[in-house]
Amino acid sequence: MSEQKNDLDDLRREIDEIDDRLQDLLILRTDVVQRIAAFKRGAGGGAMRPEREANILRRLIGRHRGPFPAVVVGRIWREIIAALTHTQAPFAVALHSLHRPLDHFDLARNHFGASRIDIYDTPGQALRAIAEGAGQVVGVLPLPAGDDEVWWPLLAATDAARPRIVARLPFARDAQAPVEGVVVAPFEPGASGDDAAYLIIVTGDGTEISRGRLTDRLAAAGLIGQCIDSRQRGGDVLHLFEIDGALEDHDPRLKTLLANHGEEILQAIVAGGYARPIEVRHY
Ligand SMILES: O=C(O)C(=O)C[C@]1(C(=O)O)C=C[C@@H](O)C=C1
Repeated sequence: MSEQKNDLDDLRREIDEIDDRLQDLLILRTDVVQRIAAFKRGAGGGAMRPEREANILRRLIGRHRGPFPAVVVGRIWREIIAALTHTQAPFAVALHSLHRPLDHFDLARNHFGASRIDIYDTPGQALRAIAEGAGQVVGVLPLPAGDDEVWWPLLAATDAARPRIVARLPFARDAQAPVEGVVVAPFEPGASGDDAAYLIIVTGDGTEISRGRLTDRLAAAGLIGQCIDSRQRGGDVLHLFEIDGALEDHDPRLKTLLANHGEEILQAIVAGGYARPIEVRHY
């Protein structure tokens, strides 16, 4: 009995040592992030880099082994990354979801850890908070063109600081994830190497053009994707396309598209994009 007790005490001492090491490593990681922050301040741009965050999780979940659940590895690193983003530049999360507010709240909490989450009654209010938040507000909204309200036409602005989609949630997704959503932020997302982009194509009232023809026009310009929703806005029609790969505002393919089809296509507005999520098994 007392031998067993000794074994148990030894094992718990071992756990304490491991916990100390984990915590020391967290402190060390925090120091390195402060050095990264100094670099980034010199180069301009904000603290949050969704494409880098995606690749950290892809790499760690890819190398994971043993009975500790990979989905929890994802949650732990999300907490670490969110906390270390706050150490560089504090931010709040503007959340809006009409139909599944609790599920979307979970998405926001799981992705942004202990961040403050403010709930907005309408998507317009959430987007305004992001646009007017001086880089200190990001949003979580339902997937554009999902079952929730139609809010994506609000992304059809053109100023450089406009809110855009920068990530898709949950990033490390298990089969039990009840909803998906997106992160909206006032900066252009970078490319992670495995991405999709949202592109809003504006056509004029008088121009009758089918989604199929539009999809072909885009493909001819090198933009491969599909139209996932279309909405009337005043005299115009807005079409939301999901495109393979990352897309920047100044992508030459957009110039080609407008040069070849300027009569039919009035505007091509990049509404952001996301690193493609990865699948993980639940417990
Ligand atoms: O690599 C960076 O740019 C960091 O700021 C570090 C870090 C991280 O914790 O690893 C934190 C925030 C960024 O969104 C991405 C990654």
